[in-house]
Amino acid sequence: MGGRVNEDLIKERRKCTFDIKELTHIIDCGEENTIKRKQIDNYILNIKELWDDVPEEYLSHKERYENAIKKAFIVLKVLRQLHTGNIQITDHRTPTNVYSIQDGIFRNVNPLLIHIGLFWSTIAAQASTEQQAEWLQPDSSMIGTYVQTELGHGSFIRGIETTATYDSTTDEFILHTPRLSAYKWWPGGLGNTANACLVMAQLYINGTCHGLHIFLAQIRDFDTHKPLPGIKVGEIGPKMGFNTADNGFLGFDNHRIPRTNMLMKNVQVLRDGTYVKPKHDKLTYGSMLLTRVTLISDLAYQLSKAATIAVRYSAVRRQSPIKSNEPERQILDFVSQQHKLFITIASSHVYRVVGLWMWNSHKRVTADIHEGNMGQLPELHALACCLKAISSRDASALVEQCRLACGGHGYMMASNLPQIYAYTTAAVTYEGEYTVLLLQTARYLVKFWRLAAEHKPLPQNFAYFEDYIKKNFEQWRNSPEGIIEGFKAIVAGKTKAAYDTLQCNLRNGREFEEAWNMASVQLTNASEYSTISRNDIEALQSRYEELLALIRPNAVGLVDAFDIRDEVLCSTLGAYDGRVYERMMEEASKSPLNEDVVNESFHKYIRPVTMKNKL
Ligand SMILES: CCCCC/C=C\C/C=C\C/C=C\C/C=C\CCCC(=O)SCCNC(=O)CCNC(=O)[C@H](O)C(C)(C)COP(=O)(O)OP(=O)(O)OC[C@H]1O[C@@H](n2cnc3c(N)ncnc32)[C@H](O)[C@@H]1OP(=O)(O)O
Ligand SMILES: Cc1cc2nc3c(=O)[nH]c(=O)nc-3n(C[C@H](O)[C@H](O)[C@H](O)COP(=O)(O)OP(=O)(O)OC[C@H]3O[C@@H](n4cnc5c(N)ncnc54)[C@H](O)[C@@H]3O)c2cc1C
Repeated sequence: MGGRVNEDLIKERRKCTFDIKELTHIIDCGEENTIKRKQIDNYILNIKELWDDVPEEYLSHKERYENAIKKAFIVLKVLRQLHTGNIQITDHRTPTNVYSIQDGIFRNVNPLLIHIGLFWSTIAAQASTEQQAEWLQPDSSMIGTYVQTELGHGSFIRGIETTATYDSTTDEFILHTPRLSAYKWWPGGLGNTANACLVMAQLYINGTCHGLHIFLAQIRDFDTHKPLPGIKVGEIGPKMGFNTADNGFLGFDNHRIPRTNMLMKNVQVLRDGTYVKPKHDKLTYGSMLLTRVTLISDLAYQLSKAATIAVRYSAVRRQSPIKSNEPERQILDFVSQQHKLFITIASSHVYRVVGLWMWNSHKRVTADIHEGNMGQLPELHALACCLKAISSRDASALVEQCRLACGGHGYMMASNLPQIYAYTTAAVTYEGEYTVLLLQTARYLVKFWRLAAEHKPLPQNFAYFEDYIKKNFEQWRNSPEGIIEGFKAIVAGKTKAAYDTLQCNLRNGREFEEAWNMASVQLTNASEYSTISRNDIEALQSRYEELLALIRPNAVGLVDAFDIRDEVLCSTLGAYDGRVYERMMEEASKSPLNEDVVNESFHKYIRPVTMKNKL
């Protein structure tokens, strides 16, 4: 759509006091990465077959899937070319770079996301060298998914009921679904797309259960795509979002796979049925750990999209004068609006930085694990659980806040905010549900509190627990260091309170697990435990308001620096040129309900009623 840029946005961009490009380079971790990112964006977004004539919202569930799968294979081809260097761009700023522009292409989710993001990465991380050589071929016929959750169990994976029983007479595993609750349910791409999967099942050898292991199973014929004998597979139906992802169900009826299809890098079953234990029994959970880490960066990106849309719109939208004799103001001038939006910009930066830090930590810990050193795994797990939980919860709350900050127009699908919300809020549940993951981190913290309470030596990272016990905390200072100290005091105080409740429940004769459950609200909620006083809070509040005023002239510059193209934002409210009302009218004209001047239902249903008395 041609036309001039909105006057208010032009003025906002003139007001900006910093170099927008410089911030973009910081976000990209360097100018070189910005250049590469833009090359990838240009390359992919210029592929004409990826763009729709009819907006996604007007398609049926089936049409959406078929349209998405067409695009998914175009994107897959490009990803393979990037990977092999046939397209000369090889490096990306963060793990989510190539994934992120897909949001614009699918306006939903790539049905091959789990194939690309989880299936291959799990094989790369958990299959033996020989298995990788066989399965990780560039021309492989496999389209895979990651099949873990069952109808009856998602969070408590030790409760998974699918079995893999070793048959030493044929050197095979028999995969079996013993009852309805054991049906696999949810995996993305399983419904219609995948012909293979990595399935999590309880391993049985000679009647002994060795717990959860991962197996590669072919489920459809590579040529005809028909389900193999003994496989019952299908799609689970429409959801709040993720409607292009053909999430599926799967049941096995004594389905046989070769013994060598168990992922055997960390754990082995030998030909004679000997079980060789892994060095750490949670290595099988490694793919969940990695995905939790990558999700933090993705959620930061979703926040930057929502902030871009809502800030640009708030600069263009004028409603109500502040003084009655003045013209109507940009809604961005209302301090309450600034509070809603600037916090979203800030949170995006916070989770971007933390996501990158976690990505690098994961790389480091994985290299250690490779050398046989498992020492850092528990801390990484505790951090990943907590950060995945709070980043997804914050992101979905803030995306919704941005949507509400756009008033009625934020409710339009064409604003793209409802889709970003539906996508973001799913992350609170998948890959480990919010409360369940917080309780994993609580378990880790309580373990170290116990050491502190018993005056045993603590690792350096937990020295602040000891400080708290000895009341070594300094008086609150209104500074970044003071805020960090304050947070440490909160964590220590909260952990102490939860630990004390736990001990009290135990003294009253409860079993540990029951006592833990009774303390679980305390274990997941944070409260104020620092030395901060009422006056400090007032000082913080006024500093916060000063900062809002300082940020105000730079708000549009800050979101421009995220450098998200219009094709990816897909928003009538958030486009770079700010021609909001023109775009809204143009989108409305695409509604099928505007195709006929008089809809046929008028003749069928309305006229017979309204004209009844006149006939
Ligand atoms: C796919 C994307 C790929 C990436 C692409 C990049 C970007 C794309 C962007 C976005 C992606 C967008 C969309 C993706 C869409 C959908 C994907 C969804 C895929 C799924 O949705 S896929 C299913 C995930 N489903 C879960 O997420 C289940 C959650 N449920 C659990 O995860 C376990 O059930 C748990 C942990 C709650 C309990 O497990 P448990 O009962 O066996 O253990 P228990 O509590 O008894 O703890 C005993 C000891 O193990 C330690 N421990 C536990 N876990 C560990 C680990 N991982 N590492 C190291 N230590 C660990 C403990 O800390 C403790 O240690 P200690 O004893 O010392 O205290
Ligand atoms: C969009 C989407 C995509 C998905 N993709 C995949 C996929 O590709 N592959 C796959 O295998 N799975 C997938 N899943 C499944 C997902 O991983 C699970 O839904 C998730 O792990 C939560 O498990 P659940 O559904 O069993 O929730 P439940 O565990 O039944 O949770 C219900 C409630 O019980 C509470 N609860 C449960 N246990 C405890 C406890 N111990 N203490 C306190 N409270 C508790 C929870 O906090 C929650 O409030 C997907 C899910 C979604 C929504």
